[in-house]
Amino acid sequence: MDSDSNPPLHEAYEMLLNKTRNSNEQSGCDDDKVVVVVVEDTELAVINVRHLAESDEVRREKCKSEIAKASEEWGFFQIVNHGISNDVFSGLRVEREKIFQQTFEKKSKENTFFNFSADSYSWGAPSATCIRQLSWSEAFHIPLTDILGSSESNTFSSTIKEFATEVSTLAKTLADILAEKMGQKCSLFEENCLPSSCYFRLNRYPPCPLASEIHGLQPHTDSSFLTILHQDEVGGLQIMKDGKWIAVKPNPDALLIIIGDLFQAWSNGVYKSLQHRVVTNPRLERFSMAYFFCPSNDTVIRSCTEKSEYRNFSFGEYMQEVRDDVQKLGYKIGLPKFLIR
Ligand SMILES: C=C1C[C@]23C[C@@]1(O)CC[C@H]2[C@@]12CC[C@H](O)[C@@](C)(C(=O)O1)[C@H]2[C@@H]3C(=O)O
Ligand SMILES: O=C(O)CCC(=O)C(=O)O
Ligand SMILES: [Fe+2]
Repeated sequence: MDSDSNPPLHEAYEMLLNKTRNSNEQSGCDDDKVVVVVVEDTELAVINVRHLAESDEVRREKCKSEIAKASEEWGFFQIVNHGISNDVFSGLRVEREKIFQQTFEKKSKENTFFNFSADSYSWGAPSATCIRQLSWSEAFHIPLTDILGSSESNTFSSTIKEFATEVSTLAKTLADILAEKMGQKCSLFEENCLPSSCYFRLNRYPPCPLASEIHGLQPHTDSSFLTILHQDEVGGLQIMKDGKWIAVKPNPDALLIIIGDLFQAWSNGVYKSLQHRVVTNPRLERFSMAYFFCPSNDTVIRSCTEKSEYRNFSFGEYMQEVRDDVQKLGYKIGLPKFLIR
């Protein structure tokens, strides 16, 4: 990657590293060497979702049960034979390369790309107060309404439109299965999670000289109902399970499904929204793409069973809370703030 296109991570982070060293660990963070922890390599469940289209009801139901079980126990699983064509992913890779290769100045300028919202591009962690909160990455976090609602025609928007159409069907199928397995037949997703209320995120993790000390993306849960993630072959994604970080081995044929906060709240804690993070690589650049299956901002999330662990909240209210916390504290709190005590 051209040096003009890299965000100034070195400069920004150098200051924070020095500050942390000089302040003799009085940074307010109790665990600065976070990346050095026990990590196990585990094969996540791989579910062949082609079985969902089978005429044999027993096989269909078995596949649905696997999806629900993985969402309860892990909140993370992989799917294969998901039906999204390789051509769509090849197209996305080409567009991703083009967009990240633009100069940093252009990427960070408002409205440079199509009609993206001004804050679609982000890099690093502007509110971080200690090493633990740093994110050695840049991202385009694109509200799909910006693309689907625009009449502009170019290869970027047509490729994303094609992907959004295919992936939204997949996301809704998975969400409906999870609802059905909770004994709910509802129109929640059909009515509220429209292709235009979802988000698409392109992540780029440049090589990091201090890879053992700095996250590529700080630990977080996703704010969606569920996320469909495609990671390249480099690796670096880890999930927190039973107090341990577990590395997720890249599988080029699979998509990762991550249960998000909204499903945890809606299912009253049955489906788990797990913390995950990305660790950096000292030599290799890494990319990932995420589709966040989200409702419109005014959708109220209420748990589908009694007695609710969480108070009702609208998605807009939830995201505002996330943004405020990231800005004030340098990290996201998320669902614990909505627990009924
Ligand atoms: C720096 C951050 C941005 C983020 C919250 C976080 O503290 C860490 C992860 C980011 C993420 C990823 C998934 C969702 O897109 C998101 C909205 C979320 O809940 O966590 C974003 C947050 C964001 O962009 O504000
Ligand atoms: O890059 C990855 O593998 C994970 C990205 C992620 O967690 C996110 O975008 O929310
Ligand atoms: Fe995430």
